[in-house]
Amino acid sequence: MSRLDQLRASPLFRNVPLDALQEAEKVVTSRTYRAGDVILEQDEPGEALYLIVDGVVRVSRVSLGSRERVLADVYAPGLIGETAVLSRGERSATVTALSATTILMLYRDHFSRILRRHPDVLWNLATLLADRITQQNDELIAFGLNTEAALAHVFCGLYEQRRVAGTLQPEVLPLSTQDIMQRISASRETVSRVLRKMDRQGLLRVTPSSVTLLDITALQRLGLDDTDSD
Ligand SMILES: Nc1ncnc2c1ncn2[C@@H]1O[C@@H]2COP(=O)(O)O[C@H]2[C@H]1O
Repeated sequence: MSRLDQLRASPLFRNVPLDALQEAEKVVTSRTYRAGDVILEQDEPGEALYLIVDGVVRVSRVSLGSRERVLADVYAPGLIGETAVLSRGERSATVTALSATTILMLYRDHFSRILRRHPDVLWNLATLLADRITQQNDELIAFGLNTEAALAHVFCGLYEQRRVAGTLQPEVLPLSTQDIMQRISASRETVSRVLRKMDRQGLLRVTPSSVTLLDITALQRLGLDDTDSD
């Protein structure tokens, strides 16, 4: 894919005039990472944002008590690194490549010039940030749900992301119990107990390194449940 096409596929540059794409094409640089590489490091200063052209990355954050929480997986053609660029601050989270990943890097000064000259790009950015807030609100609600509903909510969200990204077997989620604990506030015992229950009910099948969703409709219904029984 040409660099122009890579830019065109990014949600930041979707449906913008050709001159905006050409301006960006001149200033972006490409980088590749292997699975496991750290792309952005929490609390480091950030001068560029990254358009994910290929691959999938994990966003995580270490909070008080040094517990690591997974915030999101971002698939191509997603955007990362905009927060530090817009707030002139530090990286709000660590981003690690989950697969071989290619990004296009755009420095703050170039980005700022493009934003001022092309309101369509600014609009796309605003849309991306609004979508992020909606997603975070969903997650906030999910964390207030009982563990079963919270797990169903997380699993259905991951399934949907993988389906949209065209991943083979989107229903087979590569998650261990540890991975799941990093996504919801629950102990290992609670996660294991609830997973066993969901497995017995035929909703999903658990192995040490994966969760296969068997009844997505039932899981979606469960993910909307806000009763507080576990
Ligand atoms: N909840 C989230 N969902 C998706 N991406 C996020 C989330 N929180 C942080 N990020 C991304 O992770 C990046 C870390 O570096 P920045 O703070 O520059 O920009 C951040 C966002 O692009």
